[in-house]
Amino acid sequence: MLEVTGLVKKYGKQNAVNNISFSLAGGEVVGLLGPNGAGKSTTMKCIVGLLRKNAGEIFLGGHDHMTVEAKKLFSYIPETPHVYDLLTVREHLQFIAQAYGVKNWQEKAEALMDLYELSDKQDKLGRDLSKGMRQKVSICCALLPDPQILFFDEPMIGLDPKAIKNTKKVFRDLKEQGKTILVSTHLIDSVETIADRIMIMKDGNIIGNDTLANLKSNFGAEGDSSLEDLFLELTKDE
Ligand SMILES: Nc1ncnc2c1ncn2[C@@H]1O[C@H](COP(=O)(O)OP(=O)(O)OP(=O)(O)O)[C@@H](O)[C@H]1O
Repeated sequence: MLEVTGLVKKYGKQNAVNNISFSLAGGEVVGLLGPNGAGKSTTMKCIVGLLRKNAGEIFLGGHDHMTVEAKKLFSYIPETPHVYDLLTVREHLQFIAQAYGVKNWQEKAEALMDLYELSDKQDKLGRDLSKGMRQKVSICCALLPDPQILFFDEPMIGLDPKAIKNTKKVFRDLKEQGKTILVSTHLIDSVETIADRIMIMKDGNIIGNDTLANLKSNFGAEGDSSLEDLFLELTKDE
């Protein structure tokens, strides 16, 4: 469903992403972990076409990632939510519904606003929303078109505990529906139980990419060690 080959992204002379290759099969849920500055957001932004890559190929569902066919397949939740100042919460959902041709969008939008406790804020303008509310709007907008692939960049940031719990449930539901998900997070426990595979980046490179069980055995971790222990061991500076 996603094929990334030889992806390089430089900012000036600095390599933020250093010739990485990986793929996600349909229905796979992959947790993307890494310390600050590892290159996670840059990788996602290159995949969704927000940043121009310096080298490499990216295919989504067999289509080059910059084609309309590829763009129809995915939603992206950026690490910093962008909302339109002069659209209300409801109008954001209406805009997405019209752009993606979502049928019965009102019903779906009501359910999403209900889940994220936005129903009583549906007439508030984007500019008047708190950071957490913007993040909730961003997640609702991403879920509304029911995409095959979802890219979540730090989705839990700014969310209150109830919304974090709901989002974990959303992940489980999406996985059950066979969606393909790449989620970057520092909240390791939020992906530990649902991720089929964990990908760990450091300094623009992928330093681990396997099931949790295989990562543990490859790196000689103790049987009862957590993903967090493994992550800290793998990413520690020499
Ligand atoms: N717009 C930019 N201009 C220059 N350098 C950048 C820019 N954005 C990111 N970088 C650099 O690229 C590298 C990778 O950053 P990136 O944001 O992809 O990391 P990340 O793994 O998502 O980090 P975090 O966990 O802090 O969000 C870092 O060294 C960062 O300083």
